[in-house]
Amino acid sequence: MAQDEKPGDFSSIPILDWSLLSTPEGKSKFIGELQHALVNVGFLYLSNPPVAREVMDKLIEYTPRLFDLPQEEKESIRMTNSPHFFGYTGVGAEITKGKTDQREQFDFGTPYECKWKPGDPDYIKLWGPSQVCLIWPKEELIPGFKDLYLRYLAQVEQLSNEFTGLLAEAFELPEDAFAPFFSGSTKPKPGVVQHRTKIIKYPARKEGGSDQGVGPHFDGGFLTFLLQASDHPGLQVQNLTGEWIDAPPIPGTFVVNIGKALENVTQGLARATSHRVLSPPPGSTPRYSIPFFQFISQEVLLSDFKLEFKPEILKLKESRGQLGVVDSVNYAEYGLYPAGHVTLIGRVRSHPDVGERHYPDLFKQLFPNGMPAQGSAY
Ligand SMILES: O=C(O)CCC(=O)C(=O)O
Ligand SMILES: [Fe+2]
Repeated sequence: MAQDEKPGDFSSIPILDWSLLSTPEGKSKFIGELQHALVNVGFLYLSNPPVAREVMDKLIEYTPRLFDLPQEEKESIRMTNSPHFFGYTGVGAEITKGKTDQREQFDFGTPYECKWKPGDPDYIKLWGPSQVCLIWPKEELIPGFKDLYLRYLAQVEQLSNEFTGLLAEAFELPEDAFAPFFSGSTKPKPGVVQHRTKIIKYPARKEGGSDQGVGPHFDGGFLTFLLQASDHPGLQVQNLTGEWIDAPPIPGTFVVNIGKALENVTQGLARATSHRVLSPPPGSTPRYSIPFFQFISQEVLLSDFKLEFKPEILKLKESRGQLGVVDSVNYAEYGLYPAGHVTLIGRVRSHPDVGERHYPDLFKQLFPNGMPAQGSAY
């Protein structure tokens, strides 16, 4: 790093080795590196993660097969059927920052029973089962996929819970500091919070066509655990000066990044970092990826909680440098509404067709002039 460069002007993404956690010396090294990654970069690679390599590799093998299902089968589980925004979305149906994303995807969630009843706020309806037949492709068309994916999700969920404890250590907070965001439990139990996940295909760019795989954005939730499921580069991360830094796939690793909810509750200490995906070049095979988005309790109003950081920890924010202009839309609503409502706003903006069908009142508020030709989305 040149002398006048700030830590936030990173030019590569740090790699943290989960296996360091098995010894006390290793763990303190990991926690130090984690603190740097959280404050200055907002992204890290996690090597040797506690998710079975065999399960990760099998899921990667399944991925192209999922997109090769007959179009009719994919349409039968399309997202517009689902109040939970689960299911299939074809290329061109999603919008980020007013421009169409060139990606095809299936959205799923960790197992959860919908708790919504008449009179409850709409956002309670956002969480619900993704294991009903309307969402999963037929078993006989892709045998073993659902079972394998659920095993994978259970392991990543466990990892995300353990990671939450490490965050508290990295910020020198009490072990249970993040408990209020997960219904009072330091290590949230499966089924308490619903996490979201997608399987994404980025087709090659057409000659002269758009290369926006997904436009610049912040993730909205707490932490994201991304499995890059092909060997294409394309994911890029924006540093403090606004420069785009490549985050190419590294086999056997997760890319972990910070969402706006975590940034908000840490008073900006943990950086949510703007990122995007460029489509593969014309003629190339598609790029695939599988993000897991960790969420927090729907009822939590983030402005009600103030974590008490030591002054020397808060100072880390000053030394990283000033946040420059980024290309992503912000999540300013976290100060105003419960977290679940903020997520719902983001979902309706990204998928206005699903919003119009299942959340007509909110749709009208967000799009008073009706369905956007090209909406303003997250
Ligand atoms: O596909 C990727 O590598 C990243 C996807 C992403 O950033 C997202 O869906 O939020
Ligand atoms: Fe993202």
